Amino acid sequence: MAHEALPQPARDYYAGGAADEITLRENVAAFQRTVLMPRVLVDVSRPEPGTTVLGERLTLPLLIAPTAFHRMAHPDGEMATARAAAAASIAMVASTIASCTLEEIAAQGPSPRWFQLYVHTDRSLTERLVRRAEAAGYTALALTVDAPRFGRRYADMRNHFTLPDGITVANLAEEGREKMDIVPGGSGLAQFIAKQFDASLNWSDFDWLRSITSLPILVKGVVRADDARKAVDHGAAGVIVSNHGGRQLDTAPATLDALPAIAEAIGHQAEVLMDGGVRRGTDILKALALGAKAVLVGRPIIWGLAAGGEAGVSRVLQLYREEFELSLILAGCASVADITRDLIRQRTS
Ligand SMILES: Cc1cc2nc3c(=O)[nH]c(=O)nc-3n(C[C@H](O)[C@H](O)[C@H](O)COP(=O)(O)O)c2cc1C
Ligand SMILES: CCCCC(=O)C(=O)O
Repeated sequence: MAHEALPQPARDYYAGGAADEITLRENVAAFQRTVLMPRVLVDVSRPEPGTTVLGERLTLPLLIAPTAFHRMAHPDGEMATARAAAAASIAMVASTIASCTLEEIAAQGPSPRWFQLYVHTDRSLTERLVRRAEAAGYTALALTVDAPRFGRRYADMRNHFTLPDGITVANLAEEGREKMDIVPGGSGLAQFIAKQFDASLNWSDFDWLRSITSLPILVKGVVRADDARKAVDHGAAGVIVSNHGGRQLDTAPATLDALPAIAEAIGHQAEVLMDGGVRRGTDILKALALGAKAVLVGRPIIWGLAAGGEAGVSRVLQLYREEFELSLILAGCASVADITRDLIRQRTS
């Protein structure tokens, strides 16, 4: 339904990945080739799907991933997404480059809310965003580190992707940086990012970010155990194992494949979350069995929004909830604490 509702440039932007889209496909394929080994004769009459991340209670080990420009999918944009999240008590991560402001998103109702941060070359601008997130009640930052430049997305280049009239990078309006150009022969978003984001970002900048806020910081976009280790050594509260939904470096590993080594390296002392290709309740179960505390979901939320606005997002969240609860029951798990590594069959290849 979403694919029918969306104009082609928006559809291609949301759906697409980088280059040959190998990582995009692998994220999903890794779940499909992972086999579950259910336990039997366990009392699963009262399944408990909730969990705790960063000390906050989540009703489901699933968060809405930060994705840009929800107003291209529906006029209410991120405000509709936030209302559905609040109604379902699901946590939402708001993007720096959302098409509604972080204050508008926060005003839609109470649910755990984190802010995803892109660091701009103008550090004072970055600091102002952090202050606004703190003031609006966001309880954690997700620092995205896999996008020093925009991935090479051929569909966006062919479509000369830019924001439709009336849609802006709303959080940057105060700074006069909310507009995107039309770039002949290329993606306006790629140019926007090359101009505004700081590709020099490194671990000392991470230390700077830590020094200006007391919010816990998760490093989003890690696929290597040594980077996860460094993140924790620099004081990160955890990492989000992610390849940006296959949109940045093509042929980076599927996140489900990258997850176990990272969980092993830091899972005992920091939060490990993952995203990329989570499409079924069984996928949540598999990610948790391989060491994630919770997963994030990107594109399916946008499809719900495009197909039915707030009600569409609610429906997507309801499907994940129903499927995950049933997965728990059928795998012989009474709660998330019972989701252990042995639920996954060891791969022979
Ligand atoms: C249309 C779109 C926009 C995105 N925008 C952002 C963003 O603004 N910030 C960010 O950290 N990640 C962004 N991401 C990456 C998502 O947070 C997440 O890592 C990815 O979508 C997860 O994969 P999935 O779509 O397969 O669930 C975006 C992804 C998509 C599909
Ligand atoms: C560098 C990426 C900016 C927007 C985004 O996150 C996406 O389109 O994937």
